[in-house]
Amino acid sequence: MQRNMIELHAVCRRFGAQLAVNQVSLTVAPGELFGLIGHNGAGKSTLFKLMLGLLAPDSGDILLDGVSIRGASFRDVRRRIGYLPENVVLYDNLSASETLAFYARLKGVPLTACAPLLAEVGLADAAARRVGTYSKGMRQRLGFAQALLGSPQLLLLDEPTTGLDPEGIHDFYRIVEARRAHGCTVILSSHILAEIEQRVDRLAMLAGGKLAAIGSVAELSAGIALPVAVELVSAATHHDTLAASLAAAGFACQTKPHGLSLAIARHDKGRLLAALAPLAATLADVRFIEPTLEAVFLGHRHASIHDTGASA
Ligand SMILES: Nc1ncnc2c1ncn2[C@@H]1O[C@H](COP(=O)(O)OP(=O)(O)OP(=O)(O)O)[C@@H](O)[C@H]1O
Repeated sequence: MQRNMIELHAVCRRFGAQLAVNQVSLTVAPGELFGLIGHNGAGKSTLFKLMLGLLAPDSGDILLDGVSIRGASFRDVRRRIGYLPENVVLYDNLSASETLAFYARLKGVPLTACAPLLAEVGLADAAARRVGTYSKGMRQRLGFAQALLGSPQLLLLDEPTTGLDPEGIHDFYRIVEARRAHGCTVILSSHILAEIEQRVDRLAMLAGGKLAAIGSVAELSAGIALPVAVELVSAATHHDTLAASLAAAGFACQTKPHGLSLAIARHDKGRLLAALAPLAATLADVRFIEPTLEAVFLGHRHASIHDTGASA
């Protein structure tokens, strides 16, 4: 069996009375694109720092490519990791070329790698400009180039798309996919599920330092009985007739200014449409609104779903 690129075993980390990471266990397979999602303060950045060995866990263990962060040989593994911190520190008086050369020397990467990387992240034309004149998106691109130095085997990217415009986000994921094509494993965090849910292989949702859920989006959706909201748009003169027909079919609804709204089980969609068919002329629109996983897991749900991923 192929070795996991990352293994977390019941990892805990406190800051004073605050349990920032609470009994987190998960695995990430080589080559996987794995998302960490959670509100502000959920524990995402702390988890990255623990995986890098920058913070020590209070209990539990973390293995990267089979090597414990507590082990003597972890320094060698660290060299194969690219890290983009949430707030990348850049020196305003240096140009992008000088900045990247500085990080390249620190990492022992040949300086010839810098210009192609700046071109890859879309900064070739601004390479000689002082970083102090850069926009937030440009700074983020430069931070990403820094993380890519030395073609790391593992990329840990903390909120990598913060400050990027839609084109920047598109470019970012294109580069991530190119790296993955060469076998790189990528873990990235975000507090916006909508942005990453269609892009990652699997994701973990953190809430209050705990793992609220883990799996592919399809697995997470299938694992919970998500109700579907339905909006029936119609003129006020039809509301009573519609409500009575729905009640007769066993659907409770609420009257709203635009029409009626109700929540139904997914398997009841067909039955609802059948009940509405004779009343089609009274309806201006029928809207099905899918609940977001984010709302379910980060807002209302506290039970956990166990790791069902292939690599588990
Ligand atoms: N160095 C520290 N000292 C004290 N408390 C800390 C420290 N670092 C993190 N925390 C606390 O640990 C919890 C988790 O913080 P963390 O930065 O990991 O969350 P996050 O999910 O990355 O949030 P954000 O999306 O805002 O970056 C928070 O309550 C935070 O206040």
